[in-house]
Amino acid sequence: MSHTGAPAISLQPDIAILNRLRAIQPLLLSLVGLVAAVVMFAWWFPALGRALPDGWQLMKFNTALGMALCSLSLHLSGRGGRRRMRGAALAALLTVMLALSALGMHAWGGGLGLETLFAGDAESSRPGLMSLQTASYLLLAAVVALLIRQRKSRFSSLADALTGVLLTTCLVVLAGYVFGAARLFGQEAEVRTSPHTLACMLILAFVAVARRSEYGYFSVIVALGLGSKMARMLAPVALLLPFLLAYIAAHGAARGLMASPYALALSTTLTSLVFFLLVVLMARRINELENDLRDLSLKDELTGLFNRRGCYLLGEQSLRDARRARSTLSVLYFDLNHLKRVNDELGHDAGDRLLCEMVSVMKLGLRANDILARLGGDEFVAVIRGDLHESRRVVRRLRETARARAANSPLEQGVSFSVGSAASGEPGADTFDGLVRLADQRMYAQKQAFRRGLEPADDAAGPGLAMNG
Ligand SMILES: Nc1nc2c(ncn2[C@@H]2O[C@H](COP(=O)(O)OP(=O)(O)OP(=O)(O)O)[C@@H](O)[C@H]2O)c(=O)[nH]1
Repeated sequence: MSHTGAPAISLQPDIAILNRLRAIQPLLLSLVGLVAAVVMFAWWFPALGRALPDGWQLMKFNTALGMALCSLSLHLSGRGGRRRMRGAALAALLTVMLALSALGMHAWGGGLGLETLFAGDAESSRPGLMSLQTASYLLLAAVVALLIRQRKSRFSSLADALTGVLLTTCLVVLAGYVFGAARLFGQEAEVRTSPHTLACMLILAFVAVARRSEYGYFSVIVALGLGSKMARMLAPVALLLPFLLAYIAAHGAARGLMASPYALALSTTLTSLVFFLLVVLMARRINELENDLRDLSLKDELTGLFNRRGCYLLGEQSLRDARRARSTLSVLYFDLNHLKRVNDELGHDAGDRLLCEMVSVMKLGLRANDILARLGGDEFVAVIRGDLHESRRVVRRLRETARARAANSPLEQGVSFSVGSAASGEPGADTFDGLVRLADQRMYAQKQAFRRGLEPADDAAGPGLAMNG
């Protein structure tokens, strides 16, 4: 949270993504409703069943009803209204009862009497009974649907945790399906999850995650921050790529293209490699971000020089180094002349150009390892190795450079500034801040003289220097 109490900008949701997710949900839920309705009608009307592709019967009537109710519940809870919310809760509760009934039947051979509402598949070992994994999934999905709009408190965390478990269940069932592990959850092969049931499961889990991203922990997926953008980009890769690689390996082995241990070794190596690349990618991006943040906090945007914070950070370190090396450090404090006039008469852009021209003059006249900073407005600082004689030489060089480059300045006579300098070891310059203050005072004295129309010689009036071009 920022000090204003509002969430930091990077944690705020990306409205465009939220809107896209909201727009797609009714479509997806209708698709689940349609599949469920077709299957339910096919159980009722055998003629319709015969017209459907083989395998539709793998979705039991109760499963189809549970999916339809779950999708209805998520649909109704999507938007306001107490009546809609009551309808959503009722649909979710009915799903809970259907699922509990089936689970009871699997666990101890007796349910709530709802476990086989339409047992048209008499030849199956358990006619009309949904599989254990489907019943577990529907129970979870229904509870998530009941809690889907929880914003605060423990219930919001519970809703997020259960959504995570729901997603995990989907992945387990998907893995069971892709790799033919029909006995996952201890099931017989004939009560395995059908592709259309799996599709409905994945869609409902996706909608649950999308909905939770508006309220709880999953909001990280839709936030504006760079981390969220990265998550949106990498999550599909992280979730699906291991499946794809393992699937290719398993099928390669099944078709005799490669012995099974080799296929396993290859897919594991590729998966490790891909995840390693993802980690490297993330590390690079985070480092770049850290660099940008450091630049933002230590540098001045207009000129690219260090700002006050950067100047003090490096200046204090340089002063410590200079003391250890028994050398002298000097600070030159510059104040541009006429910036206000240039702003007023020629515009703010011309004022900015004058500031940038000052930076060019400083860069040309100073060494690459000198510290250059803009403390704010039209005030600049240079931290150099050397005493006050060296400072004077630097100022003379800068003045010449400024005159030589007059054509680049919005002012006819070129960039013009007042400057004061102070060297370590002088009284009152024990600390870096002391050095800056002393140089500033001397600059100010010279500025006053300049305003009175005086033009002091480089070494007149002690260490303070002023020049106007
Ligand atoms: N264009 C521009 N102007 C700025 C920027 N930062 C501060 N200023 C303006 O710079 C002016 C600085 O004020 P002064 O120090 O009185 O300006 P000056 O004309 O140089 O006055 P003297 O120092 O007496 O010569 C103010 O008008 C500020 O609004 C900036 O980033 N760009």
